[in-house]
Amino acid sequence: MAAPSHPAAATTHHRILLPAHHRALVPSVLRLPLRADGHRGRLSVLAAAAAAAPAPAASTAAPSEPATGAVPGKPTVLVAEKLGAAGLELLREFANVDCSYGLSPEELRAKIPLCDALIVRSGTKVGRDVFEASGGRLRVVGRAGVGIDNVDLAAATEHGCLVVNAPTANTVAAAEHGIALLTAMARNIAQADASLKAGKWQRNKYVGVSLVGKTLAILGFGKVGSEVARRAKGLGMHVIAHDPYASADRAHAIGVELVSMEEALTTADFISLHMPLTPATNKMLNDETFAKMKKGVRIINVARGGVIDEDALVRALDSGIVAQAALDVFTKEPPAPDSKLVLHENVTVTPHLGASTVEAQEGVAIEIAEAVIGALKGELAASAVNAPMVPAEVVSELAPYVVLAEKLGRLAVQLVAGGGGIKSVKVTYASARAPDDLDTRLIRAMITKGLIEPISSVFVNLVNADFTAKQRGVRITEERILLDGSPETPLDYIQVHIAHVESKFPSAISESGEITVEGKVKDGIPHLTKVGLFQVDVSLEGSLILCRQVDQPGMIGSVGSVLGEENVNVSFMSVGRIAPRKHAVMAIGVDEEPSKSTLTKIGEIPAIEEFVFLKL
Ligand SMILES: NC(=O)C1=CN([C@@H]2O[C@H](COP(=O)(O)OP(=O)(O)OC[C@H]3O[C@@H](n4cnc5c(N)ncnc54)[C@H](O)[C@@H]3O)[C@@H](O)[C@H]2O)C=CC1
Ligand SMILES: O=C(O)C(=O)COP(=O)(O)O
Repeated sequence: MAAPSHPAAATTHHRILLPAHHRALVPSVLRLPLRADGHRGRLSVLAAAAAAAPAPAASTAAPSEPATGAVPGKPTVLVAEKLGAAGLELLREFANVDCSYGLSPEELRAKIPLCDALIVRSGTKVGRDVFEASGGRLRVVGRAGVGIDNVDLAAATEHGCLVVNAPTANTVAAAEHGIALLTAMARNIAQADASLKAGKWQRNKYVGVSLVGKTLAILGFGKVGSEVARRAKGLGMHVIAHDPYASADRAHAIGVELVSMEEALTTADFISLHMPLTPATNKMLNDETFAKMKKGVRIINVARGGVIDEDALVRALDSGIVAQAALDVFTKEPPAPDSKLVLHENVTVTPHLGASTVEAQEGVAIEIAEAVIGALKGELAASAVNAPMVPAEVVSELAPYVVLAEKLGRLAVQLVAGGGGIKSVKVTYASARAPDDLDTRLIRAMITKGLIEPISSVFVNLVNADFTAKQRGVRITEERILLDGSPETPLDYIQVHIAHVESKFPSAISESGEITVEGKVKDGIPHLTKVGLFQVDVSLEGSLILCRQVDQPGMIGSVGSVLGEENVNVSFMSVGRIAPRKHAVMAIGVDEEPSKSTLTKIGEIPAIEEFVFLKL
């Protein structure tokens, strides 16, 4: 059977793919590397992540073997709920795909340590236990749909696991289902159908209500809510909406007035729910809000069961405040067979079918497969739920700066002496661009990675950088210096300052008493341009030796010949001084790591007052 055509199949290409030369530069904070165990990736870093992860939750089942026929070297994707064929095909081209539907929580925990990615719909709870059980291997959770209330985002973030969803492909299906429930409820379709099939002919009992001219209040004016609004306007309804975050212009453009929650509740004949389930929306409709509604109001819910206090809804139905309700979603799915709400004669129900059209499921499957594959390849997913979404052009433009940022962080932390720990880091960005025109999230994440990875076993990526810094008590503040001139390049220089610490290389302490390093991108290559008060210029490749010496002739030669004797290749050398014949800092880039004895020999050169070897 030919796959049904769907707009998503033809047009969904939100992935961020960097140009080849920049992909080579893009560091692992942006990449979500595949694991070893036969998968390409950075074993050491991921092993470190595993070590850093909390102990796996006790699991009753033993880890199962990978799917039979698994190709070594490919990542493993566990598909835990039914996914459209086109999406599965895409996944199989790239990964070993294990379709195991209906796993118990124990079975899921047992399988997860063998999986790089997990794809679910609304029926699988991906809680903290799942991330803990994964032992650090799980890099991506794909939610084949919109609502991510079944995924513990905080736990995913803490474990550096990216969560992506498929936010667009089922919008129309959900909106159509909302309209189907609205019209079916108003005309008692389900009840009349059951009655006729039971041999009755009850024309008087099933007199309905008209929709034309009635007020429909949409709570949650996002993608689904606005599609419902368009369709309801076509039915001749007066549509209002409440959404604290929606733009009035967008509402106005489709002839919808944004109103307060109070107005929506008190004036609507029909109320349709389209907000996500969050702590703020949990039980948003409750005894108090039902009491404000017009008597005889009708409620439609294709959002999430939890946004309604279901016991309160039963009370409101019994008292006649709510004449009817049409529900696709329930607090507990499936609901108990004796649920008063489900069995209520004025309630029309469907078993969470909002997204269940052939077209939507094909679209969602393709959308999520592309997002998961992209994430496993190291691209930034546009549908990332727990990581900043950065436009492709920005990622591409900032690529050399994010490399610089990680190296500056790595360098700065290696200059810290003593065990007091780092508490306060300030990052200074000097740019001719207006602050709004410079997205520093990637750069900040990379500096965090550079600062934290050398001193811990935590694997830091874009997903968990801010969390990791906070968890370690490192406060990272940012400062912008607005430069004159044309903002052709995003940044002129970046400085990393670490306050309230001593340095192994006291010359790295600037006037403000902080360890300060500064870097620039020159011809696409990151350079160190300042250490403390000393201007240097050394490309940040390989490793680095910093020496402070009395500024006198022959110093470059002395150090160079010690390194030469040991066959350590010098890639770059630069001397920065404050005044002639006083003190100078020499920065020497080396391709190989010098032996201890070589470093000792450098330290023994009489004019050298202090020196440090730094791995980049
Ligand atoms: N029954 C089903 O099969 C389906 C259900 N859904 C549900 O519908 C929800 C909405 O989906 P989309 O429209 O795609 O998401 P969306 O993110 O485009 O829209 C959600 C809207 O809710 C608004 N909102 C957040 N808090 C609110 C509050 N306290 N009061 C009023 N509005 C609030 C947001 O500002 C946003 O505009 C999803 O979160 C999901 O739970 C979505 C697809 C299928
Ligand atoms: O996309 C959503 O939020 C949905 O509720 C659809 O859920 P499903 O994928 O059909 O389990």
